[in-house]
Amino acid sequence: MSFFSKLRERLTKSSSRIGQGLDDLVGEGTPETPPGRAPDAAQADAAPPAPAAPPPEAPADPAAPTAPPDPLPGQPGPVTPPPPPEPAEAPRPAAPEPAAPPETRRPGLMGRLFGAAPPTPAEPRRELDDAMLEDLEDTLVAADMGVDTALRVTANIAEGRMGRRLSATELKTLLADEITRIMTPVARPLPLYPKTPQVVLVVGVNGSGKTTTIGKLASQFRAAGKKVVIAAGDTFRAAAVEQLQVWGDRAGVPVMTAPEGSDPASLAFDAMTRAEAEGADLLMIDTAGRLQNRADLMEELAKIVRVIRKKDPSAPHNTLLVLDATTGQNAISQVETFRRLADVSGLVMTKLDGTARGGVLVALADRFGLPIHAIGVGEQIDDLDAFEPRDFARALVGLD
Ligand SMILES: Nc1nc2c(ncn2[C@@H]2O[C@H](COP(=O)(O)OP(=O)(O)OP(=O)(O)O)[C@@H](O)[C@H]2O)c(=O)[nH]1
Repeated sequence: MSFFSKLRERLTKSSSRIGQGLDDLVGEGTPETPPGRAPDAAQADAAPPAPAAPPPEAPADPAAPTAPPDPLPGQPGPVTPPPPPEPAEAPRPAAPEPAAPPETRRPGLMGRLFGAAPPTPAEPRRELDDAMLEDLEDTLVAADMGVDTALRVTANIAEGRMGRRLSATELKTLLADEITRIMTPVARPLPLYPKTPQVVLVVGVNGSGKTTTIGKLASQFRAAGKKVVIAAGDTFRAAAVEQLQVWGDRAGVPVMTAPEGSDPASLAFDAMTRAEAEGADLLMIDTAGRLQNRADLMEELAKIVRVIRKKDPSAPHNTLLVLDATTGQNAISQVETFRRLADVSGLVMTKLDGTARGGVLVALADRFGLPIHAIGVGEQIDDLDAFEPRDFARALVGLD
């Protein structure tokens, strides 16, 4: 399954929240579209401002130049405005028939001749004004994009477009473009260096998905022909070590462990020795994630770094922070905390499947600019994908 289809399928909650929010938001505007004037987003972008679009009150005035759409042959006319006194063509049926939606685009000549093209219901539109921008901002904040990012995104969408009438699809497209613009610079795979073993320190709070991510990454690197060693550095939790061993088995990668309660730095040193001796390409070190005692955790991480630097002064080559998307805005404070504890070089966002909080990734990118190396979209070994900004943005806003 392609990345996009998997992501779209799995990001359902996020996209349904934002997508539905945008549909509702535009639906609050006047549901009217002049016939033949349903430009796509690109056209809307290129169109001159307001004059082309009627003011919201226009449809209520039968004398207005933008008359409501002609009915389809055999269909009743719009309910609200009375028909013009002398209809130029297609006289309206005398007797009322079952009501049709007031906005339907008239099919083209060929469509009418061959009856091939069913009428496409035109989307409601809403004039981009301060009230709509405020609604948009609220929708983005509710989707965990954070106030600052929501404000910036909203301002960018507003620029040069005030007064235009936008459909939900156009708004989603504009939003997806903005999100893509923010995310593109941070979408970078985990860099691989010629120096081996490349040491990847994996940090994050308990339960964020560190173990799972290490297993998934190890499996991918192994499939790419890399030799990988894993060190189970959270020596305080026997269950964590066991779980990592399970993932090591799945990935076909050796996992070095140490007795419960022993010094993680000493395990890291031994793992480094083994990785060097075996000519491993990568050494992935799992770490504890207890934030309850930050001083201890900071000392533990600092000690791991000190000892592996005895072997290789340039290590660790990557410090990956694993974040759980379901924690929403909390992910922001986790980045701040872990950046103080360790020299975080990149992020992996897990559990993007089935959460309505995927927007936090946009806030993270906008705020910290840290590379996003991969995203977790499930619990299986192949549920870790490279981060594709455009696909992510479209899936997030609910575009097909
Ligand atoms: N749905 C989903 N679940 C995930 C994903 N990544 C991890 N999980 C689940 O999240 C839970 C915690 O994952 P772990 O990998 O054990 O997290 P950890 O950070 O190592 O946690 P500790 O071992 O407690 O330090 C497990 O049940 C995983 O199956 C993901 O991308 N999607």
